[in-house]
Amino acid sequence: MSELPTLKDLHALKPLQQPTYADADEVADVVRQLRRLPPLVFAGECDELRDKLAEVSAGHAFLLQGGDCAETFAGVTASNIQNKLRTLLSMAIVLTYAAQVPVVKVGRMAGQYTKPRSSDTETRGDVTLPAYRGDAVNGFDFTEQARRHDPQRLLGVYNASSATLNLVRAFVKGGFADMRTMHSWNSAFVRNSPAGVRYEQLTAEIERALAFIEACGIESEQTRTVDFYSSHEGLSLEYEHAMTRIDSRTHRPYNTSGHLIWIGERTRQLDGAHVELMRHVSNPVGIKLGPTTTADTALELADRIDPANQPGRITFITRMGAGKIRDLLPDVVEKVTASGRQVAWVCDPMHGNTFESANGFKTRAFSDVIDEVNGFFDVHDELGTWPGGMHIELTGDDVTECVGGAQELAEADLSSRYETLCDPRLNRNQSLELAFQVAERLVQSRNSRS
Ligand SMILES: O=C[C@H](O)[C@H](O)COP(=O)(O)O
Ligand SMILES: C=C(OP(=O)(O)O)C(=O)O
Ligand SMILES: [Mn+2]
Repeated sequence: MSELPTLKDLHALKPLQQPTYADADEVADVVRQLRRLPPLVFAGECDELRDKLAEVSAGHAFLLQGGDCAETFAGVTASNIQNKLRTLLSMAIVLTYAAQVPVVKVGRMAGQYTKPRSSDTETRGDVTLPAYRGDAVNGFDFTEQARRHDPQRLLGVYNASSATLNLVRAFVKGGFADMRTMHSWNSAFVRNSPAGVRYEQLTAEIERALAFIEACGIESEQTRTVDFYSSHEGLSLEYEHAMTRIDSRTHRPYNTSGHLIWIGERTRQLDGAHVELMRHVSNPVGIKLGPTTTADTALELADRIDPANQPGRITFITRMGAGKIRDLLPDVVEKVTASGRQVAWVCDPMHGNTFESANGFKTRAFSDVIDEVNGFFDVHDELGTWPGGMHIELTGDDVTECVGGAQELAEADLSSRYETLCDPRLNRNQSLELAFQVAERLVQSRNSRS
């Protein structure tokens, strides 16, 4: 692996989806400040996650990765973080119990503040302003002042990520994730829904089994804490580069802003700056693969980012769209598998299924999400490869952003609690419902392999 490129080297590659900062000296000063700040995660933790993802790629574990499309600074509150974590942990329980495979839990949390956009600008009426690019770059308010690209916000990302991760670490190791309390992870608004009722039954069953195990005097430390990892799209070159440090154990660069960093669909050019940076860091790397991806592109990306074919290094997150996945995914999976590569295959059933509702909301249909998930399982079952995980935009709250699901959210309902600043997320109910559906497919896949 050649030396870590400098920020200047990366900018020479003409990176896409970057902010346009007015004052280069101010940016350099922020980057200097970031470089001095302590790491948010440790290299050893990234290695641990890579080992777990190696298990995913070998077909022995399943990845659950989820959280907001765009975290916000205002969203760094105890209840918001707790609700998201509870949703993810509940989903993981459903998946683990049904499929009887370990579930690797990764949040789109503690760093997901930078957004690629289809357009650089947004127009409302006769006013056109820079598009919102995530709290890392500018503010959501539709004013010139808020939409200015402000490098100081990168320090805000560090602080918000640090506060989030601190609470997450306390929650998952300090008793909150104790399986004996999983009953209470179901919140009032979920409890009476069909998925909520199923969850109650399932947790009652597990709790009885745990009580039995305890009564037998069997130690169950593993049931009291959870391993939870952070992830985000590594889009801001300034931030990601400044947070990349040389690990004193291995003398290799690690991006210490999150455990897993992924490269987005819009910035995965083979000779682009994002691939160039990520190929030099030792974290596990996710790569989004949209509907234009050919098998050759996937293979070239894998060769560039993971020349050593290290298990757990690469997670391919496919987001083809419900109507396309059955046609497009087989060739990619088949050729990558035939090349001898072992990668984790993960389904993002969100980003290929976005549309605008008749009443003007960016939304997704729960039925499309389920359809893409089913297509993903169909393809892998057919090829005999392992459907390794799910990548979901979700929230722990009772929002109305995606239509459908057991509550039959209609387009007319979207306006009541549409809170996302970017893409529509599954709400708590829809997330749990999805987990039950995925669990059923996972059982089938596991059975068909054994
Ligand atoms: O989260 C993903 C992208 O940022 C988002 O889908 C792009 O959305 P846009 O088309 O509204 O810019
Ligand atoms: C921007 C995103 O996805 P993609 O790169 O797949 O479009 C995202 O995950 O929010
Ligand atoms: Mn998104």
